[in-house]
Amino acid sequence: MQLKHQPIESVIYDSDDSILLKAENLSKGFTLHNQGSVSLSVLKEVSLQVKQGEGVALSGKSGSGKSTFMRLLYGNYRVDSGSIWIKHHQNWVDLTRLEPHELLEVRQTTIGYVSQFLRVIPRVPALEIAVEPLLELGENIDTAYEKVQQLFIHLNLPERLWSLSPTTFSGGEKQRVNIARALSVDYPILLLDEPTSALDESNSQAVIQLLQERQAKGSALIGIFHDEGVRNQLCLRELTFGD
Ligand SMILES: Nc1ncnc2c1ncn2[C@@H]1O[C@H](COP(=O)(O)OP(=O)(O)OP(=O)(O)O)[C@@H](O)[C@H]1O
Repeated sequence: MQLKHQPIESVIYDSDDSILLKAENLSKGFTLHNQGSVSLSVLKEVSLQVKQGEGVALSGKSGSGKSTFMRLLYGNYRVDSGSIWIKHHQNWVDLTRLEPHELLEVRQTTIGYVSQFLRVIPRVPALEIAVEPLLELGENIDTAYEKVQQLFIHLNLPERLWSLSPTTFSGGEKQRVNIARALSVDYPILLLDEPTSALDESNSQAVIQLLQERQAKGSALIGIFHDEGVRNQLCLRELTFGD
């Protein structure tokens, strides 16, 4: 696959070559401006280091900050303090200091995000939604479509749905389109927000199998999994939030 990447920033960092992500002392709070400027401290100095092929489950009570932490790792929220070092190709970059176009570049090739819900675009067929990240990377059209079709087949998404817009799909069908989209690119780091929440047992297993294959190839998984069975099949480590 052809990548358009140019190095963003190089630092001499860690001697362990297998580390892909290093979050250091992340703190995050919110100020509720429309509610008397109440301050809410959610994360205090949270650190995490993740290596190739590892799975780390984010756990803790509802409201303890799991989603907030994941959003920080994807650059959706700004940190109050701390650093998020990501191995982007052969360079270490601090996600908290990237320009918006640099962040987009890191998201295109290095860090993928499987959200719980598919952002449906009216009138755009499932196949086109799922193939978009690969085409943006400059992948050959036939190869890109072939890859996504194979993912759809693996995920048991009926072929009659492929050319339809997911607007009317069931929750589980939308989730499988979303997973195919996110797994079409071989991201070294995958963030997973309840990737099987809308799926039945056999479809969940199909997703778990794909994710395990990615792990075997070296991808690191960081995710929120309320289903203990799913969590245990993917993660040997846990980062617990709250008290
Ligand atoms: N954008 C925001 N503005 C204000 N408060 C927020 C915002 N995002 C999260 N919070 C607050 O931060 C706290 C942590 O929320 P978060 O969604 O990270 O928890 P969680 O552990 O993922 O919960 P759940 O398991 O219920 O999804 C909550 O008290 C929530 O209200």
